[in-house]
Amino acid sequence: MTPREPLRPVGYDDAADRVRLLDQRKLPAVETWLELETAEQVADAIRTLAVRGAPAIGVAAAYGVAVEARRGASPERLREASRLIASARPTAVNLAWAVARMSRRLEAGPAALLAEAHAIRDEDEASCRRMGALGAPLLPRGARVLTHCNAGALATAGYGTALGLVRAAVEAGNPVTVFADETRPFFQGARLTAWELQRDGIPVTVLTDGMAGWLMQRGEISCVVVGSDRIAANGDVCNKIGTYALAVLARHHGLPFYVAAPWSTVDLATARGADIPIEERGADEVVRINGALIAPEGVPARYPAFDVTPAALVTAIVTERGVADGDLAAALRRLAGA
Ligand SMILES: CSC[C@H]1O[C@H](OP(=O)(O)O)[C@H](O)[C@@H]1O
Repeated sequence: MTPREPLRPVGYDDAADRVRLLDQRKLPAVETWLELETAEQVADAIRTLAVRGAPAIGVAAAYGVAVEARRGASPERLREASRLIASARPTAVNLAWAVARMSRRLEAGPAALLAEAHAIRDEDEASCRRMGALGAPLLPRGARVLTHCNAGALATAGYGTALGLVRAAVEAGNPVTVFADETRPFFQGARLTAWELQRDGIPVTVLTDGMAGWLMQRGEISCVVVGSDRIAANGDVCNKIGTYALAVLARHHGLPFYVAAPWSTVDLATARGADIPIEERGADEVVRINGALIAPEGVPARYPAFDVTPAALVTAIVTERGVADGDLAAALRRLAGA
């Protein structure tokens, strides 16, 4: 089977000076690309989950600043554009990290800003591939890996974080398979993880979000591998809502619980998970599917988009700088100095 073109959801059209985003709201039904020219358009794409996933959001943000510069924005406009993009979503630290990195170069001119955005993109995919190489040996031969949400190529510049470990294991000849939690209410697992793994020929089975415990009880899950949106200095891991429940179940059933995230997701300035801002999204995203109500009109709903898994429930954190395990706070401090 001819290998498919690697999946890279964020790009830049140098000739037209446009940011290109694979519209993840439309997958798996159709592959359509957004062609964006302003910070407002990029911020809206991040806010509405056209692009999502901590690293991918950071790459999109970087190109959102770069495209403004390439289209002649004044220094004041660039600062305003940066603030606007950074405010699009509160939880994934990669967004603020990428905007801050671009802001340090605002005076360097359009060409330098575009080069910085390209570097952020290239570094992220390289980090994902490095994490894959470091993390794949953690997966037993023929492992049945449970994932939550989408921490694949679609959530990054390419290759993926959690799914990067899966890809690297398969490339090394380990026939791992994946159980993908559908991950309500945006269905990142059913729509995105299943799509990208099927595209790569990696066996994937979709689960509803409540099935993991039963499969663990029956010995059908080998380990859990997830991504992250922000990792606090003490090793607490913020990730898609439902992750914490999986960590508790994994601990109860004696299964490894791995987190894969680039160093740009580690936030040593945030001491512990309780300090991480958790995005609350609209109730309509819970009670409507494709616009159709699935609950009685007027019944309230909650949508905290993330939760926090205490470091004590995390077996190891795989970063491109190395694998943190044991005392995660101490291990992260060591990797910070790496
Ligand atoms: C590789 S980070 C992916 C991370 O981002 C997802 O959230 P969202 O789809 O709302 O951006 C989820 O938490 C994934 O684990």
